[in-house]
Amino acid sequence: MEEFNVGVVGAGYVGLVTGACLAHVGHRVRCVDKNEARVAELAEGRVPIYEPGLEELVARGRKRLSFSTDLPGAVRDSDVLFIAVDTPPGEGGSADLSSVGAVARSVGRALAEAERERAREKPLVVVNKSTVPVGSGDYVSMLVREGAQEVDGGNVPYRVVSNPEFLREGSAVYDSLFPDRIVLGAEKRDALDTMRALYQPIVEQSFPTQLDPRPRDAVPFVTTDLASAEMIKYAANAFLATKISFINEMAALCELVGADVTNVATGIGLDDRIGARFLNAGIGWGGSCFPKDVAALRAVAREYGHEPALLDATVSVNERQRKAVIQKLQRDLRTLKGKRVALLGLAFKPNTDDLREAPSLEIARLVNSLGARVVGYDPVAGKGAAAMLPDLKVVFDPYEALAGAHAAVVVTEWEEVRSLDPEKAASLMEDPKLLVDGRNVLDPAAALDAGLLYRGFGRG
Ligand SMILES: NC(=O)c1ccc[n+]([C@@H]2O[C@H](COP(=O)([O-])OP(=O)(O)OC[C@H]3O[C@@H](n4cnc5c(N)ncnc54)[C@H](O)[C@@H]3O)[C@@H](O)[C@H]2O)c1
Ligand SMILES: O=c1ccn([C@@H]2O[C@H](COP(=O)(O)OP(=O)(O)O[C@H]3O[C@H](CO)[C@@H](O)[C@H](O)[C@H]3O)[C@@H](O)[C@H]2O)c(=O)[nH]1
Repeated sequence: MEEFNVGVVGAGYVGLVTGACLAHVGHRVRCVDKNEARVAELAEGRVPIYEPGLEELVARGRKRLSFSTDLPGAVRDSDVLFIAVDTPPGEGGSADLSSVGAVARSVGRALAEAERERAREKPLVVVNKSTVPVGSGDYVSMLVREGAQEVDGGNVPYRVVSNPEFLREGSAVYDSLFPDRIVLGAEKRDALDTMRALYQPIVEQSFPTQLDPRPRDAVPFVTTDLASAEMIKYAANAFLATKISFINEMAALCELVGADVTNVATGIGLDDRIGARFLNAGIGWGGSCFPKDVAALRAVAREYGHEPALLDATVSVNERQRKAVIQKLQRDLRTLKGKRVALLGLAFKPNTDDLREAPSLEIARLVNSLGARVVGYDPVAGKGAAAMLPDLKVVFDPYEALAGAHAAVVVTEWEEVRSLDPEKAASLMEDPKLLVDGRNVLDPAAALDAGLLYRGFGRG
């Protein structure tokens, strides 16, 4: 295997996982972040985010993995430099590229300075891993060139590659080591060859692991132009969000006609053309990616005078799901004033501490504004949620949240929530002991037998 010197700019969910995985498969990696406290923590071996398996990978990779705030140093020493900084929603939903832009310009400057000391043998491969709209590869390229011109006006050797990331939070390490595919977009072939060589150990799965690999011969590459690679990322997220909104639309119809959406999902999911995954109906999608990426894609469409009708509907169905929680509470509690409502799970999905666009936050605000007291349980995201919502009482035991509650909402399907004992829940709750299962993960019959007033989403 060919060993590369890799720089990763941005040590967040994506950058840190990418860096740790590339070190694990045999490359020398330096993760750079502007957040000094984060870098200091990482240098001491502490991982600032909750992601299963990451701490162990970082600890095991210590010989080949380092952390720093020194971007010029990483530019000078790297063959391949990933940009994995945040691209939050900007004005009108469009992606805010200020972090990406700042890094690209600094890379240009640092590259020109490094060239003065010693000319590189091969161009620096600048890889955009952040989720960015079509055209960003060209934008990064322009900023690198402009940054270099600020130093000496000369040409610097670099290539820009788009390599979108498809990892899911909560299984980020697994997804990075065993990806469904690796997408690479570039204008020059030599950069693609470097990227193929870099990813070879992952493609061939020639690294030590105790994880069960996905059953397949080799990980497929999709090599294409910059614009298509960038579009693939948005299209993938928009499709998945639409798939969830579709099943939520079916759930609403199931409630009206008296069918069970979980059976409908099983029935349609067995068709290979549809596929069983991402058909869980409930309170809808949140997180750091779907909301912002669908918004960014809608903004791109409007920039070109195109009305993205399907994406608009995907979002409005999702907004309706949050409101449906409130309607379900109001139907059985009548007024929410003076009531106590427990939220079971606060993170936007299980196995993460991430609260970005978490449905729990919106539901808590709405329930609170209607006069109820809200108590939230989450095994890892509790502290973060308490810091964001001063009116939310946070506890670290699901039954403590249920004690004295008139209603409970399953918001995040953590294992601790899935395995809830309905008898114990009923014994702790106040009438009408309403259980709104926002993820359709509990057994309705067992809940009803225990004396809970069970309400799922689209379950007849
Ligand atoms: N989180 C995910 O599941 C996921 C999955 C796929 C793609 N993405 C995309 O990847 C990108 C990163 O997402 P994330 O969730 O890892 O973000 P994050 O906020 O967790 O991390 C970003 C990091 O970049 C650092 N940073 C920002 N500007 C910098 C600069 N100028 N120099 C050095 N460091 C800088 C920040 O300090 C932070 O630590 C986004 O574009 C996101 O859309 C995220
Ligand atoms: O059937 C389903 C599946 C998911 N969700 C919700 O959808 C959201 C997103 O879930 P998931 O996709 O598992 O998590 P993310 O970590 O946000 O990952 C998505 O966003 C990432 C960032 O772009 C991509 O890299 C991943 O491929 C893509 O799955 C969460 O709120 C889930 O609760 C549902 O409501 N029903």
